[in-house]
Amino acid sequence: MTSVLRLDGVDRSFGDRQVLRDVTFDVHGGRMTGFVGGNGAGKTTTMRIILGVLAPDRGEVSWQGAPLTRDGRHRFGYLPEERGLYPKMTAREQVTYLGRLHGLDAATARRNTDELLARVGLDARGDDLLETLSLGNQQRAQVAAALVHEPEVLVLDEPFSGLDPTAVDTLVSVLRERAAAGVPVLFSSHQLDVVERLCDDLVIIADGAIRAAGSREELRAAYGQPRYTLVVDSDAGWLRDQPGVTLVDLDGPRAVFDLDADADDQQVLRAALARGPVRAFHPVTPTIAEIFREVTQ
Ligand SMILES: Nc1ncnc2c1ncn2[C@@H]1O[C@H](COP(=O)(O)OP(=O)(O)OP(=O)(O)O)[C@@H](O)[C@H]1O
Repeated sequence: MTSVLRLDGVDRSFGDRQVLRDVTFDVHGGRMTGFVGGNGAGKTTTMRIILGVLAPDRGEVSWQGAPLTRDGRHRFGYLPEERGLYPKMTAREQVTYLGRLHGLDAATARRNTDELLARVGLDARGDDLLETLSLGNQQRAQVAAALVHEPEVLVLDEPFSGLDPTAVDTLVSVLRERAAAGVPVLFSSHQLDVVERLCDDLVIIADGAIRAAGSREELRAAYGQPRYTLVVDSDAGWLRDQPGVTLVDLDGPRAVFDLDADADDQQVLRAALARGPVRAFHPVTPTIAEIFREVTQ
């Protein structure tokens, strides 16, 4: 059996406005998939369709090779964009209640709740009413609620928003553990530095269409323009006149430059060596932020 959550040709309109077009990508078991796109790109709509909160106009969502059913989705964990906890319940009551609603027996629901609240750093506040918690702590409770029933698949809409750096680190390690146990984890985020740290695979959406999808390594190889760093002993301004070279940054003997696809990096290196010692010459790996900019511009 393949642990793949698959979206295939999903379209969705609101009125006469099409907000998703032919959205197709896979989320693999055991991998963290970052879902990134600008405001209004279609991430939340896509996640709602995965969870069956919205229906697609066309296309299909499947899990392990079969179309998703209501029962199948019951075993998913979802952190919705609109955080909907009951303000008059305590965090512990709320998370336990949601565990029971997802079919856990009372003892397991309580045990999982206690473990998760401790894990997300909410143990001491677990018996406070949710409305008295800070927004960040409510967010921690919401994360615990999404995980309490040991979901087969995790779909998390902006799980890191509003969390302080310590809570981000905690959540990163909790999600990594779930992924390591074989769970596919799809999470959206505007924090590209977190995505850089966390994701194995990346899906980039713009204007309702998938612009790029694949492993980080694949996308880095496919989209990052070849960029190099050169450090020599004297001014490297001569690079300006080197065929195929576009200078990105020059600081005396240190230069960053792009190279045309048909240009030879070794020729640039030889040109540098002909002028004196070369202290560093290496390709620069593009960051996710750079890939994002390139595929969405
Ligand atoms: N219920 C709705 N009715 C009408 N338009 C909607 C509805 N839900 C979403 N949209 C529109 O669909 C588009 C995609 O919205 P969506 O919330 O999926 O984007 P997003 O990528 O999650 O954005 P953000 O990063 O700002 O949360 C937007 O233009 C939005 O205004």
